[in-house]
Amino acid sequence: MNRYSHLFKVINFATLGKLTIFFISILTTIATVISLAFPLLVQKFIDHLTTLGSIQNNWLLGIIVLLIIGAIATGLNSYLIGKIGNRMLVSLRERITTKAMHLPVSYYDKNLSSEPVSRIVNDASKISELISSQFQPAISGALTLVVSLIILWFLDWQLTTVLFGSVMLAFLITIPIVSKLTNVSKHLQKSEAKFLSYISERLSEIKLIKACIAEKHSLINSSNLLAEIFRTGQKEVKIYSIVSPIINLVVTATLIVILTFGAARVSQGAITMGTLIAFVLYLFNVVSPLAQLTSFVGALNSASGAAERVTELLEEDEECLREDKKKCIPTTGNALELHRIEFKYNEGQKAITDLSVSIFPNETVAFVGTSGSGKSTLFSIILRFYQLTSGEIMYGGKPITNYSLSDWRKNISYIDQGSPLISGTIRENLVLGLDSPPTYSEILDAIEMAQLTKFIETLPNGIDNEVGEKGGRLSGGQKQRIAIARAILQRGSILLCDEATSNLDSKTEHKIQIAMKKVRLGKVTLIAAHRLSTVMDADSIVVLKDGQVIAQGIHDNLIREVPYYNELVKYQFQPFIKKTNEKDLIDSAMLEPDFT
Ligand SMILES: Nc1ncnc2c1ncn2[C@@H]1O[C@H](COP(=O)(O)OP(=O)(O)OP(=O)(O)O)[C@@H](O)[C@H]1O
Repeated sequence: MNRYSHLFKVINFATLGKLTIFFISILTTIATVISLAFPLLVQKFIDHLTTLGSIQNNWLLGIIVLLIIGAIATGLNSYLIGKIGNRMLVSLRERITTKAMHLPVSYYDKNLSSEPVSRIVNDASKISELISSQFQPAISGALTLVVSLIILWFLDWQLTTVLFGSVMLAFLITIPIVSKLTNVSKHLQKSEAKFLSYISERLSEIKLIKACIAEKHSLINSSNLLAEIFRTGQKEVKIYSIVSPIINLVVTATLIVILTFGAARVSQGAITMGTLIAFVLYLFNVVSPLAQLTSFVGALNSASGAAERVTELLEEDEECLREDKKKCIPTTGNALELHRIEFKYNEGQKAITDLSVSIFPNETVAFVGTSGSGKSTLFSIILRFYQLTSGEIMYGGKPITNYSLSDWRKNISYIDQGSPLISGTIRENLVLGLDSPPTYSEILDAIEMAQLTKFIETLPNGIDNEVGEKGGRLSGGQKQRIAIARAILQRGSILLCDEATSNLDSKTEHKIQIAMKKVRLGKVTLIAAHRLSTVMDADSIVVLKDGQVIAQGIHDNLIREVPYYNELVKYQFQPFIKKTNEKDLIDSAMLEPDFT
């Protein structure tokens, strides 16, 4: 694909406003025509002055009028071009942000989340910069150069031949050097993106870095990345510092040659003084676009590299979140049936193998198994973060792919294993993504069920207190309780609880479990947990091993009949096995701290 085709594609994506582009073309033409006509008027004015010794008012007026119109056209033009650059930036950033939001989870498994951020911040501004500060001067420069050369030819073809020779020489010297800029600027942008990814990831996990005393190591790595940027930047600086003096030298030499040769021709009477001055003024029209050539090529290369990365991202497959009218809307009170489902991440091993289970409304099924046995993966599949490798998941007798993705996810209340929060207030976290915001009393009910009331009362701003980045101002248990309250407010007919209470003390967990009985009414509930107290209440327990179901039943039967479950209970639910009967186990959950 052509080096610049990505750039055209990206510029096409942005909606720039046809009327504005039309005005810019008109104003550019006016400004260019004026700059071209100006030396001719000066020629007439000076020739009149030198031959007749008087000022010709018409020429002077013409010059003043042209200067004023030119200034207005240039000012208006730069305003409109600035506007178009801004619009381009916003429109591109909007498009990339939308794309980043709609990329599937599997994209983020393979790439750092800072990748799209780098496209949004750096690459979009490089492309818009080209439009706002380089494109118009380049187009009017090219136009001016060609027309000026033609006019110069008619003014004096001999002087023009000398000038043309100098221009060609400048091109021949600079083109190979400038083409080197392409590779250097590509390398520079890659290094900058790498640094941005590295530092934003490290800073987002600053607690980990400090706890592991990894500041020094992180700084060494970032210094290495910065040194790489410096080295590549220096290559770019070197190219510019070779090209600029060459161009300046050629321009000065050309000027001297033209003035010497021109003066000789004036003294021979071959041309007038006015023609020579007009020639020199047109000469500037020829050399100034040449002088801008290096910075234009640099910006063009930089923008086309940026456009290549932007198109790469924009062409990634996205989730079909957009509403599909033909698809049906899931209703409450249906069973969730998993038929012989299989799943593997990319080319890896199967994370789920031949799993079949049905969960009916009002039923709670718990999934237990050692770490890595596939519990969270199963929830991710139900949420349609990933596509099944084989098998089918049905809800209400229909494959879940028959429902639009957003409707399907609206139907699910999900408590993620890590209880992630976003920066903002507690209230913002509670109502995240809800179509119709809950009433204040509904929020208070959810907070109460999640055992958050007392904690929130201690906060100066109550539910409008900030939680910090990723909920950094809260404890693990507080974050988990906010996640529980959020799931309660989501009111989905399927409830997925992935280690929802793992960070809570046993007493709080017990209270929440009692409250959740009400929440689970009419819902299909799936629980994944490492704690016996969390799963014992379930109507059925599914024992997973390496992504496969090895047993299913109630706790008492599994304990008696399944040695693997017995072992799991013994080692995984260890603090509870000292007690012999179920009542003791529940009592212990209320009294003893949990150390699993
Ligand atoms: N995004 C991913 N990409 C590739 N492999 C993954 C991904 N997530 C999980 N896995 C792998 O899939 C398997 C099942 O992981 P999963 O997180 O479902 O286990 P789990 O039972 O929830 O574990 P835990 O109890 O520790 O949370 C593991 O072998 C894990 O390494």
